[in-house]
Amino acid sequence: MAEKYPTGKSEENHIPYEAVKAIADNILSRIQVKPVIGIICGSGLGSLTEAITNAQNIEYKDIPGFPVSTVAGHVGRLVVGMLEGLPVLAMQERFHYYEGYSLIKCARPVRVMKLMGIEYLMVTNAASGINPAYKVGDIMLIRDHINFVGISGNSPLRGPNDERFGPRFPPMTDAYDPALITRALGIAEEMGIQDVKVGTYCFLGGPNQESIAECKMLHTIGVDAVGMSTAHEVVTAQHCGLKVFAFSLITSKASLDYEKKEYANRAEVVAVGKSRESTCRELMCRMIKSIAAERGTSDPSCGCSM
Ligand SMILES: O=P(O)(O)O[C@H]1O[C@H](CO)[C@@H](O)[C@H]1O
Ligand code: HPA
Repeated sequence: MAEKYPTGKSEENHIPYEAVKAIADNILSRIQVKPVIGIICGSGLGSLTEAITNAQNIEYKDIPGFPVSTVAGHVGRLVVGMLEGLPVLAMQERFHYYEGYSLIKCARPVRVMKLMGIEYLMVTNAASGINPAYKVGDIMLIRDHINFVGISGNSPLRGPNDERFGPRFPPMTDAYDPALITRALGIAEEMGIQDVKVGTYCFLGGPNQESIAECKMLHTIGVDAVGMSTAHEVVTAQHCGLKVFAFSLITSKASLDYEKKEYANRAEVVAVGKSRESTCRELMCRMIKSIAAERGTSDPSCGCSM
């Protein structure tokens, strides 16, 4: 008899619609609001969750079927509540391929969000600037990605396709919603953010940092910033019809010169995240406020600008 799931039946490789629905229902049964916006907080960017009011925290380890964070210093919880007049669910923080999970499992929370009724996915990450014009501390709105891990066939959509999530061959044109990018540019200008960038993010598997030769290649192929996340989440979101907005905080500059002896380090990522957290938080809050206004659900009593 033909194998029904040629990728294997392990939950690393396949999770049926009904199992995703069970996770979504479990979370919904424990929270007081029905989130419209899902947020994935990047490394060092979890302080956004402090702006969420009436917050309920649910640890990943207490959600049956959810992965758990393994990166030292990562918090690993959902924060659900109100932000700028809209019910939100924020992930503080995310799952990375290098932690040992399959991409299917890393991106599972996105499908859970979809089946909870979420419509927008807002994503942040820490990344290294490949574009020589980028500076540490810059914000790059993501226009597109190069999914290095996915190009060769390692996709979160690999395996049997369930049309209830989306089509077998989903397009990736405008996976990062162009109208939300335009809006973010306006908001960044209002906020006086200097020189906001719009660029291409590249997802590499990590956890090692890129070699100098790899950075040179990434520059040649048009990458602006590189990191170890995001693309698999956005592919999954686009497949199931979520609107996506994403930005990178540039926490280091890629080394392109052997003589400079630059060594990327995690402490730098965390320190830059800390120094830019209020700006990143305000940008995200203002984006959510603009979506609330569009939907006619603004609450003037809310506000998270610091
Ligand atoms: O993409 P996020 O989760 O922000 O994390 C980034 O920071 C870590 C490296 O310091 C890597 O995990 C990289 O992907
Ligand atoms: O230098 C980096 N490389 C890859 N991912 C990253 N995320 C933060 N900094 C980096």
